[in-house]
Amino acid sequence: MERECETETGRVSRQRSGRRAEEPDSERSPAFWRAQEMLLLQQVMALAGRKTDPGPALQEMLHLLSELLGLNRGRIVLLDAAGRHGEIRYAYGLTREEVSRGRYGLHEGITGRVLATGQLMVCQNIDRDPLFLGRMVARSRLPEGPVSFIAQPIRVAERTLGVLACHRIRRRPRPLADDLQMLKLLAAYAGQLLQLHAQMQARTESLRQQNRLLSRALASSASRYGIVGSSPRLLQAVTELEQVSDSTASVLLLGESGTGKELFARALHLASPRREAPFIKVNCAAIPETLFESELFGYEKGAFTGAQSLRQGSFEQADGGTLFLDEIGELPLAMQTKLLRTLQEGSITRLGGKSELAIDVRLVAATNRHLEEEVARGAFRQDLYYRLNVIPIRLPSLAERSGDIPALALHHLNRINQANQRNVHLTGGALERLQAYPWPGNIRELGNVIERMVLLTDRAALEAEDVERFLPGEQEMAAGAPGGGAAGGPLPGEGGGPFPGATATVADVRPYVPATSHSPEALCHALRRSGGNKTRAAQLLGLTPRQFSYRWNKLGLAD
Ligand SMILES: Nc1ncnc2c1ncn2[C@@H]1O[C@H](COP(=O)(O)OP(=O)(O)OP(=O)(O)O)[C@@H](O)[C@H]1O
Repeated sequence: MERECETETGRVSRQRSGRRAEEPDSERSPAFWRAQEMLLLQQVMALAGRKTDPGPALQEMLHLLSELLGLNRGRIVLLDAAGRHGEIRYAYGLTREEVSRGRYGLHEGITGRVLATGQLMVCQNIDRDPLFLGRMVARSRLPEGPVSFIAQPIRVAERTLGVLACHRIRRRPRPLADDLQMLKLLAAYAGQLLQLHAQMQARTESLRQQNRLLSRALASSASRYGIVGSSPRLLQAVTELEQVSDSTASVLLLGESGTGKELFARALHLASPRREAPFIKVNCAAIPETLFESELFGYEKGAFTGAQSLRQGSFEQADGGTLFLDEIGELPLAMQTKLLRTLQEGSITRLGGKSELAIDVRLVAATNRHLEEEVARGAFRQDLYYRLNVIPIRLPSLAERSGDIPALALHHLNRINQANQRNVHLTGGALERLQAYPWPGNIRELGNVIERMVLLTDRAALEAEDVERFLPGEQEMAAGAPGGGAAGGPLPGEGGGPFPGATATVADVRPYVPATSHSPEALCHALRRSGGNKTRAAQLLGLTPRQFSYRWNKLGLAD
């Protein structure tokens, strides 16, 4: 029976330190105990890192505590994830049945108290202490004399993970303080091992999840165009794109800013028989009104002062391919007339030129405005609208396809990690937080937030709290979303009001705004809020895109 052979150091310890075996326990010197302690530490440390599972090292630690120092029936009790119960996870010298009884609520018995308070407790005599439950091991299994019970908290970063506890024969020459010191040291070591293991598990789980999401995204047909996502609404838009890719009919891409209209325009080009020919993009919001004509149709040498050589316009450059007119709602009325004529006749005339040139261009236009409303107030030609709107494809906002947020977030994370030689991860909690956010700036905003997080963090894995710090506060959101609709108003084709922030641009009479009306900070802030989209930033400030660009360039702000 165990009680017969239980001494201050166990039987096996005497075999290990055989040279001292002839000495009775009571005469053992401090040097003997130092040697035992060193041996214990050496052996426990040697086990660290051999396996990813901390179990074997902790198990051996409890074994050596008993063998070398005589602290018997050691156990490690760990709190569950909710922090409400602890149960024995590792033990030495306890039967399976005893272990199964080792479950403690907070404040229950000595162990429960240590779990709740994170403070060491020493029960000098288990037979006299009313707090000692005696639930696990029958008294008859313990040594006859007074037995103590020590419960040392296992804490990491001010948090209690569990308890390292053991029995101790009370009357022995080795000072209690030495045993407490050793237990404190070993509890700290166990805490580090457990914490490291938990971090590794969380990281492995987040990698597994990323892998699953990326595999799923890759498997979707959209991925071949670099379009990430598998939500029904997105796949619907991709299907429509594929259905019309072979035709030459104009396509109008509708959707909020940052929903991927340009990406879709490129995908349409790649899916079409024109893929080997050029894809030319013109951002109508970025061209000064006076330069539109030469930009789109080109000019002959000598057409105007400064026209020192012939220049092809975007239509000519895109001949045989696709011309993408982004922000088509910004096209001045005079240019709308010229564009319509070009589309009807299939030819252009360069500025200063006399002959017409036949061109074969597939037109894809995009807007985040309600073009019908622009038509209704006379800002957009109806005939051009019909001509462009032959095939409308509506891109869902990110809020409408929040199920795609984790895959998109990881897609951007990979891209940004690679570009910056970083290896930052997003935990499941971080992905959930990203998914809960409404993303008024859609995928562009998501990409920007992830880029900021990756570049500014010094942590390997970002948690939900880290994400929180990079998301705009409620006030900021409300300020940027007139009508309170941060996630975006109804889309073109759905009826309802205009896009958030669009009210300023649809005002019939725009008040005069001096060129110095906005500070660099205000411009930068609006650009950040709009996820980097200048048109939307202009809308937020009540400026036209041209007014915004003018101020931006004038202040010498970098793109
Ligand atoms: N489905 C998607 N998968 C992966 N990346 C996407 C997706 N949609 C958009 N993006 C990315 O989001 C960013 C914004 O997309 P894009 O410029 O195509 O939006 P947009 O609707 O044209 O915006 P705007 O109206 O402001 O010009 C780009 O970096 C783009 O690559």
